[in-house]
Amino acid sequence: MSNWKTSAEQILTTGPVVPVIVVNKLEHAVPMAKALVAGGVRVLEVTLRTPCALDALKAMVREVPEAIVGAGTVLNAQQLKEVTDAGAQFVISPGLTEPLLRAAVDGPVPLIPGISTVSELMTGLDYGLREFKFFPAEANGGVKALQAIGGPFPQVRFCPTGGISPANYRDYLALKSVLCIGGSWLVPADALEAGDYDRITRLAQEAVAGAR
Ligand SMILES: O=C(O)C(=O)C[C@H](O)[C@H](O)COP(=O)(O)O
Repeated sequence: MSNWKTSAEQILTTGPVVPVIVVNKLEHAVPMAKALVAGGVRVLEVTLRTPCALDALKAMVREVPEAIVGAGTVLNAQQLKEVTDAGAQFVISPGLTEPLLRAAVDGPVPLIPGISTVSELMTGLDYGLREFKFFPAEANGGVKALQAIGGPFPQVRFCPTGGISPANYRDYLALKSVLCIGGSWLVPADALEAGDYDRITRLAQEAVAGAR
């Protein structure tokens, strides 16, 4: 972590809503990122779920400097290297493995790994991490589970993700242990397909306003 250009805490406190983005077409990447920034959302997670994800990440880093662009769905050390070479400013994984943690603590940018159990959290703590994604948040017991898991670890902070929506995100943000939340609802696939970037800006504005 001594080489990290910024801290995980710094990334997560810039939230408070982090869109989990699936880019199917490269040409959507830059206007989508600009639309989110226009709506007040700067921390963007591009998932490695589509063939153009790395190129989308690169384009967003290059052309939307106001955004803080990270990579999601990073599963191993190889992908960690690919995304950091591509300019990712932070990395998020759905879960954690020791090889990924080892690579990340020596890497250039913060890793925010997913946990869904106390034992995974303790493994992350062994590597010196203090910030985690709680995934899948709703399916794993939601706000109550997160409160219970976080109880013995007052120093730990979370970004719950998975099943979070405009209807429940404030309940998570109300927890002291929660710095931000992640959700895919901010970038609907049909809005991208239709080129309706104004809708993406509106969704971002609404989410930011509701989080205050
Ligand atoms: O791709 C990843 O790395 C993930 O960890 C999965 C995402 O965090 C969830 O898919 C969030 O999705 P929603 O529940 O639709 O908001």
